[in-house]
Amino acid sequence: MIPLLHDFTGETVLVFGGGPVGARKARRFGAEASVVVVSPDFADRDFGAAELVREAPDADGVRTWVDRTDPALVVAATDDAELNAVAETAARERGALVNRADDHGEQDVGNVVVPATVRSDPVVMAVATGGHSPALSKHLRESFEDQFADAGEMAELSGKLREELKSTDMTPTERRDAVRTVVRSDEVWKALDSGRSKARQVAADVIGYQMGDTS
Ligand SMILES: C[C@@]1(CC(=O)O)C2=NC(=C\c3[nH]c(c(CCC(=O)O)c3CC(=O)O)Cc3[nH]c(c(CC(=O)O)c3CCC(=O)O)/C=C3\N/C(=C\2)[C@@H](CCC(=O)O)[C@]3(C)CC(=O)O)/[C@H]1CCC(=O)O
Ligand SMILES: NC(=O)c1ccc[n+]([C@@H]2O[C@H](COP(=O)([O-])OP(=O)(O)OC[C@H]3O[C@@H](n4cnc5c(N)ncnc54)[C@H](O)[C@@H]3O)[C@@H](O)[C@H]2O)c1
Repeated sequence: MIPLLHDFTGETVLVFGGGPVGARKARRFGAEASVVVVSPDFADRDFGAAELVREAPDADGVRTWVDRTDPALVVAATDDAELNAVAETAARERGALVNRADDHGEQDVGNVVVPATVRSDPVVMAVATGGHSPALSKHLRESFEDQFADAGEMAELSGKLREELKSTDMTPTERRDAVRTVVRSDEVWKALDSGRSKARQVAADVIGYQMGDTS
């Protein structure tokens, strides 16, 4: 399986199953999409801003919900494997992506897997284990979290610097080396803790660049 990033803004994600797993997926996708969760009952968990529909659909009901909501993604997270299989087929017939929460490893062709995710916007890192050990995905995500705290700031700083350097007489190779030097510099990473303008100064210093006043 090959990881890709998908923008769910303006899309609907339809979740079947209101257990802890349905709740986790609802929170995850609710950060971007409108989420509808269909289930006869709901665990005492945070479902984010999802719309909760109290219903126990049969196979026809599942297809009706898929038609009605026209989702970009269907998450099959009930404890009923047969029903999850119906949701999978219905999603596929409508051209939607499908995530089977009760399946592992190499899911059926076209299915998507939800990775453990570390985020420091705009930077994102995703971990998966080919379904072998979701617990390991979670552990690795937790162990990267501290290290990732300033990654978003670093991305913004080095991105701006890259733009600025484009208007100098540096060659593309020199520019690439300069940006690489900045993102690898312990001094710049440390300076990120002291604020953006300090980090910008340190970044300019480590590559010997004369800053204009664009802050
Ligand atoms: C990463 C994460 C994302 C998320 O869901 O948000 C995620 N599972 C997480 C946690 C977790 N899941 C499970 C445990 C208990 C410990 C354990 O069994 O390991 C824990 C840990 C815990 O709860 O502490 C049990 C489990 N998971 C699946 C099955 C079905 C099966 O294996 O057949 C079963 C057995 C159910 C049973 O026994 O009945 C299936 C999938 N789970 C996946 C993702 C996909 C593969 C990702 C990969 O390749 O690693 C995949 C294939 C499908 C999917 O869901 O997309 C999230 C951590 C989020 C975070 O905190 O960062
Ligand atoms: N992907 C993962 O991370 C992960 C982790 C643990 C378990 N699982 C798997 O995912 C499934 C869900 O996990 P859980 O812990 O949330 O289970 P759960 O049993 O707590 O919740 C299942 C939910 O599905 C609902 N449901 C039952 N019939 C339904 C229907 N016809 N339509 C809609 N909803 C229906 C139930 O009422 C319940 O709310 C488990 O069966 C397990 O196989 C996946």
